[in-house]
Amino acid sequence: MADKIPVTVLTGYLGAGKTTLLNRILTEPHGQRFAVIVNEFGEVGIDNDLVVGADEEVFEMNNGCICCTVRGDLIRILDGLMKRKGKFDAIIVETTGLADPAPVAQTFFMDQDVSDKTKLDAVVTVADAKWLTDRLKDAPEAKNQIAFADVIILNKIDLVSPEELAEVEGRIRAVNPYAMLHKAERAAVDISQVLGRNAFDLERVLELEPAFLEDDGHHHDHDHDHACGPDCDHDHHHHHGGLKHYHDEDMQSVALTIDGEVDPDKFLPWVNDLVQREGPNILRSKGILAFRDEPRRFVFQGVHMILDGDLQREWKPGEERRSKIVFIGRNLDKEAIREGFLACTA
Ligand SMILES: Nc1nc2c(ncn2[C@@H]2O[C@H](COP(=O)(O)OP(=O)(O)OP(=O)(O)O)[C@@H](O)[C@H]2O)c(=O)[nH]1
Repeated sequence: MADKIPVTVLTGYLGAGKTTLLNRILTEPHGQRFAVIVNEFGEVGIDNDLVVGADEEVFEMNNGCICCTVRGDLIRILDGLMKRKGKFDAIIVETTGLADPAPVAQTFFMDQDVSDKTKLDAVVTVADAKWLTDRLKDAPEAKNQIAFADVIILNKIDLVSPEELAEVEGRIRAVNPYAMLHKAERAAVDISQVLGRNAFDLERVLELEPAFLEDDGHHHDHDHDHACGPDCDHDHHHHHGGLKHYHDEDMQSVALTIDGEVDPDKFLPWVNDLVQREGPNILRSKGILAFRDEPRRFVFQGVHMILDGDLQREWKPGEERRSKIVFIGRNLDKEAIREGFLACTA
């Protein structure tokens, strides 16, 4: 029992601040070695490139949403990690913003090999103080992420008034009165509040989801294409241990790559204009770009119409200068976005 490796599952809706928190954990002088598993939405890996830290090993899972591929990729990666036990002290799993944390957490109880060697330490949910109130109304994933949390980081408090903060806190407490709650800006929390909590509470989860430990619930209530996108090869009839598995049907991702440079004078006006016009529909945008004649990588990301971008580290020798962008949202005009982006080619 004692030497089971603790696993922290990091969730939170799109753009809430999961990567910000992860980077904080990885850069703080904690003397621990982590293995990090990052699951992304969309076939172009970007989050992995945004995670700092030289020593950590980062494993990407791009072929679908973690809550769907949970019996496959996640177990395989964990099994692989277990074979190299001793090389790290803890595992952190960062899920996509659209993942349902329940089937992810379930893996640590249902799969024998995994549960023999690991223990779920806590489900940590990062919540966006500005947008969570809205998302609790329209995104069932956001609600599940709050409901399943052992620790909640209420992030981006700089963007709201004290009244709004009190409102969103009340909404969180209505869904989950038990979790530890920390308010933060840029996910600045003491990492001892996040890791090594020994907080995952099976009793409480069984109250929430009596079928949590049953493996044949067949309650999976949809079989349509969902947010994992056309490339997700999971079985939509697959059941997740009797848990209702929520996904937003009209959520899509558009991921595009140009095998080369883009012209900043074309790209910047185009992307700014796009998020201004489509901001309400675009939940998340990210990109890493090779600007013409620029030795550094331009990295941008945004939530709705707010974009954040700057020149970061230099392209490494031998690293391919490619430009990739990802948009996640509703009713996105993929073709128009594709044409617009390709027109920015340098
Ligand atoms: N104003 C403000 N911005 C923040 C704060 N924390 C993070 N951000 C910004 O919010 C954006 C999203 O942060 P990320 O950490 O990438 O969010 P995420 O949850 O990993 O996003 P996904 O992986 O796409 O779901 C970035 O542009 C951050 O710089 C905060 O406390 N205040």
